[in-house]
Amino acid sequence: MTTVAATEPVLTIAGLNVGYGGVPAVRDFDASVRAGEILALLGPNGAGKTTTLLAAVGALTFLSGSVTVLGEPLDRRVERNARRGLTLVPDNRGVFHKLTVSDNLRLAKRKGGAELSDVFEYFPKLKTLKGRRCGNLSGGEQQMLALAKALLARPKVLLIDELSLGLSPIAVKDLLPRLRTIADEQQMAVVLVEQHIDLALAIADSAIVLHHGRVALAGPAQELRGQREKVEAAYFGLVGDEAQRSSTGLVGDEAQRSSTGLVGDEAQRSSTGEPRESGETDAAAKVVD
Ligand SMILES: Nc1ncnc2c1ncn2[C@@H]1O[C@H](COP(=O)(O)OP(=O)(O)OP(=O)(O)O)[C@@H](O)[C@H]1O
Repeated sequence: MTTVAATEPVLTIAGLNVGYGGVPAVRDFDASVRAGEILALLGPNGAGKTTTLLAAVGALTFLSGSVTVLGEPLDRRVERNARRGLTLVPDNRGVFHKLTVSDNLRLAKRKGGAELSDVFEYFPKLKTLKGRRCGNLSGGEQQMLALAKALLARPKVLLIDELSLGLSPIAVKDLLPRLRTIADEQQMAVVLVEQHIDLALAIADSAIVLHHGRVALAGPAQELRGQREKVEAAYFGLVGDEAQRSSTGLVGDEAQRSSTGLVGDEAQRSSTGEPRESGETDAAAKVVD
């Protein structure tokens, strides 16, 4: 397997334009993640988060741009990228409801991957539920299982689509810090699509806010944690010049440039009065933790 220096990103996405039927759903997307780092990908319904993840695992053909994994270009075949250490946890959790927890885990086991005992250390509750059919697990337990299944492959880069979908705030508060621990201990890079902005920023190293397929805001999570209004403005596409002003006093492009090298050009737009998509009102309710 290719190795990269600890300081090098294990996943780099550059100038990505990707969509459906030749129509871009995500434009000019740049991001990079190093081993052990978590990048939170935020944004309202339809912003392009899932599309970005699908492109990053090789499931969608790009219109332009590049994805580099562990120093090499993404392969056209999803399974090859998976063998190189790229794993996606989809928002439908990818568990087999009619099978038991044990059977789900056994099916996910890979030669050279982690042992069941390893993943039970992170999710001890699953051990007590080994004989339970997944359809009878709670949402939180199913998400633990989805994560455990992914970890069995010992991923270098884990892409997670809405881990907290359908979970209670308490379950989310339990699960996200565990993900932080796993990323630290396994030195695993994570791209986390999440609607709980505060909880995501609390565990992330960097964050990108997508709006209408464009990067509206990007930066180190530590900086964005104290800038809730600015994050929300980007989330709702209300970013004007003043909202660009970061704590460093930089404006525009420079304010968007994070230590991870992320740049958002949509953030340069002033409030254009662009109509919101119909789903965004619901999303607004979801961002309040
Ligand atoms: N298979 C598809 N064919 C055509 N358009 C699609 C397809 N999948 C997604 N889209 C469109 O691409 C855009 C981005 O969708 P995407 O699912 O990436 O957004 P998202 O940010 O993940 O949204 P959500 O939070 O609701 O899951 C949306 O306008 C959506 O309608």
